[in-house]
Amino acid sequence: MRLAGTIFTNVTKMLDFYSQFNPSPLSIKQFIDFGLNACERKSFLFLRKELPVRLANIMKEIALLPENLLRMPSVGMVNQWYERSFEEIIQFEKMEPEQPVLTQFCERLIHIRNRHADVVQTMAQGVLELKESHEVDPGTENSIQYFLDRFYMSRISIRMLINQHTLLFGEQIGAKQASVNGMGNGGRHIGSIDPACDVVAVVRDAYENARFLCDRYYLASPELELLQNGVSSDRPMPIVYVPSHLYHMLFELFKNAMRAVMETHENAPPPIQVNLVNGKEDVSVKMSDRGGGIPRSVSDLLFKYMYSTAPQPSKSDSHTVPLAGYGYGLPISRLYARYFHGDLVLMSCEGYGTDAVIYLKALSNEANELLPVFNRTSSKFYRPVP
Ligand SMILES: O=C(O)CCCOc1c(F)cc(-c2c(C(=O)NCc3ccc(C(=O)O)cc3)noc2-c2cc(Cl)c(O)cc2O)cc1F
Repeated sequence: MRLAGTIFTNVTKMLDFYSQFNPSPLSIKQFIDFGLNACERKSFLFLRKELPVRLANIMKEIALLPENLLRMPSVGMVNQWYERSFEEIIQFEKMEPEQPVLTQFCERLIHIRNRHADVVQTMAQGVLELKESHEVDPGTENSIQYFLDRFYMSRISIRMLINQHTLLFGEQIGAKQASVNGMGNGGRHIGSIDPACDVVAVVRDAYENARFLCDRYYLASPELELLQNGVSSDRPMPIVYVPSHLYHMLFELFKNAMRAVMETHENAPPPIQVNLVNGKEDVSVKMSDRGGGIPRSVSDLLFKYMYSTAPQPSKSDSHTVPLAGYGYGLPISRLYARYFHGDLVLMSCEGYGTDAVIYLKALSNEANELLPVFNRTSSKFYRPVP
């Protein structure tokens, strides 16, 4: 089959070509500055190179995965999605940056984003297939942890680029008008970034939604005590950030804190305290609960993909699904924090309670994307040089 052979070698050649470039990290400030007078042609010219570079870099790592994992059906499916998306984007390599190519590119990005919607669950299924079919030695577990952190960080970054382009230039109602005069959802969002994202509002939103699940499962829920610099306050705290990323982290932490508190208090659950501090370098969001805490040996496990991969509770009896249900909530929340050079740390005092701190960069020019780079160092991690 000459044709199939030809296509195969072409894609492999293109993968080798694009994977030799390092991904180019952008800062939140660069996203904002570009978005304020956004040019679809420039965005197209940047993305038709940068997206294949980021895809190729992580696809090279997928190829280096331990054989046992790579052979799992779900991992094969994810790999196929990446190959197909890579091929679809490199078709724009030589096209003129005019209409209708620009619109076709935007539509193709939306199609790709939809294709990859279930990558996290599908990879978790692949890890589960591996756990259930093979003995996993500590070395393999470390490789999988290393890979999945880089794989999900890469995915966060690719979806960020796609979201910025489709929100600024997509055909959504009012998107064009919004991007032209900076109107649209409160007149200030630049794509998925809110230059005046109110941390207080996102904390309350995440709390109310986690509380709804808590009330439904435990028929009660802890109150929220909101502090700023240690003093009770409702004053808005605007930062430049991606609200959906901040929400994802806070919702996960509230679910875990509520579960710990409700599991250890039949009645009169102690409140969950959130203390916001806007420093010169860091914005800190500390969530403190008195849910009994966990030993250090366990808190390390909570960030392990292999540990937190368990058969999903069946969706049917959704009311019996525990508040925190062995998703990848915590490790991926930490990736969101680290994506713009922040962090998410757990400090638990077994027998008392747990503090979880989200650190964000206070200055948008320091909030640079943290991107995995495929190179000799990373590939050695997978298969030590014989
Ligand atoms: O759904 C997910 O993705 C994550 C699912 C994750 O599910 C968990 C969960 F929500 C909460 C806890 C937990 C416990 C607990 O459970 N303490 C009782 C026990 C004491 C000892 C041991 C032991 O020795 O093994 C185990 C539990 N104490 O503090 C926390 C706690 C954990 C985090 Cl990450 C947080 O942000 C706030 C917290 O209060 C543990 C979870 F595991």
